[in-house]
Amino acid sequence: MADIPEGWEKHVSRSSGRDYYLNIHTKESQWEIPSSPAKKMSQTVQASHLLVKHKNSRRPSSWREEKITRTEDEALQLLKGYRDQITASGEGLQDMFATLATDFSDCSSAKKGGDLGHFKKGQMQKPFEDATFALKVGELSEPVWTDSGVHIILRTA
Ligand SMILES: O=C(O)CN(Cc1ccccc1)C(=O)c1nc(-c2ccccc2)[nH]c1C(=O)O
Repeated sequence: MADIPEGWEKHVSRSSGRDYYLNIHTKESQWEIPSSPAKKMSQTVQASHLLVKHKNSRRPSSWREEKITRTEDEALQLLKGYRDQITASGEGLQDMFATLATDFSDCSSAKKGGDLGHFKKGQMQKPFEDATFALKVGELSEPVWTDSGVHIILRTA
């Protein structure tokens, strides 16, 4: 079999029978025969987040509350409470995250259970980007501070 560059595995699609190539580091797959060694870091990630804003947030307003007056510490305590509920839900972590984000996130993504879709480096506020890219898929962040407020992040892809 013609050798393929380091870090790739050749697989056969169960649905189409076509060969595809899996990056063993990032678990990303592609149809094209790879021409260079597999990257160890994902180029794009998908994540959901739960944002709790506070009175010093860059925009202290949200769909939930016209004027947000809670302090930074009150926001952090609220967020830690949500994080504890999520981590206590074991198997149902993803569902519990989406439920709490839908009800309590001060971000407009609350309407999508906190899902932000896929994004690359350079698209999100740096602390948010750094925290997300440091997570493994399925992992939940500790509280992360940005100009928007304080977040917990669940990496989903
Ligand atoms: O920070 C600001 O000046 C205003 N923003 C930015 C924003 C506002 C609306 C939609 C998306 C982003 C927010 O406060 C904000 N940031 C986010 C955010 C921050 C980091 C990652 C994802 C979303 N969501 C929101 C929101 O209202 O819905």
